[in-house]
Amino acid sequence: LITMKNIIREGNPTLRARAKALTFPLTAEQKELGHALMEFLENSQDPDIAKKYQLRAGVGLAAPQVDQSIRMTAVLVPDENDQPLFKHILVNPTIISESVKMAALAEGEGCLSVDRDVPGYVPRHQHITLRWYDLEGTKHIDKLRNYPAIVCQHEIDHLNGVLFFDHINMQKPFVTDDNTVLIG
Ligand SMILES: O=C(O)C[C@@H](Cc1ccccc1)[C@H](O)SCc1ccccc1
Ligand code: NI
Repeated sequence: LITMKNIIREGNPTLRARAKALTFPLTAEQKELGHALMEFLENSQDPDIAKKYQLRAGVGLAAPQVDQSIRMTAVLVPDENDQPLFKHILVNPTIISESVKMAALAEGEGCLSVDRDVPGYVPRHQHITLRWYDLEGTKHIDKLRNYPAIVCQHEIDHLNGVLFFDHINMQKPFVTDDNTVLIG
């Protein structure tokens, strides 16, 4: 069971490393890790379990955040009715195309590995085409936009040693004109 004590924080070099690509077939341990990452997200979004284990809510959790520098992340993005909008364990995810148009969460971003609030809009691509492999090695290609696209960009950043505040530019604040949108 992954809890907050398993999640490494800012300052741990693993968060700034480029994670290693996985080869198939995955080992049993790698598959177990994938399921454990998803289980954390499910637990963190359940008020009773989150309270019991003191979990911060999460819509994504990347393997480097539990000190495993491999290219695997779980994402569990709920819709407004708390139904899963995009729920997958992504292995070797790659953004194969991205829109010129940018978007940002209106409330900014946070991170389970960052124990401080960092204000500011985090500019992300509004639309992405994501290529990823599931735990069995089957290839998937998904076109995402808005919230699920933002979450996947935040998680793939973790596989490349990038943290959300690296994208915040206080000198050039993100403005909503025809080329940008705010979400949420
Ligand atoms: O640290 C993480 O990677 C998990 C983040 C993912 C995230 C994605 C996009 C924008 C912000 C954060 C956590 O989910 S942060 C907590 C959270 C929970 C619900 C909704 C938004 C953010
Ligand atoms: Ni994060």
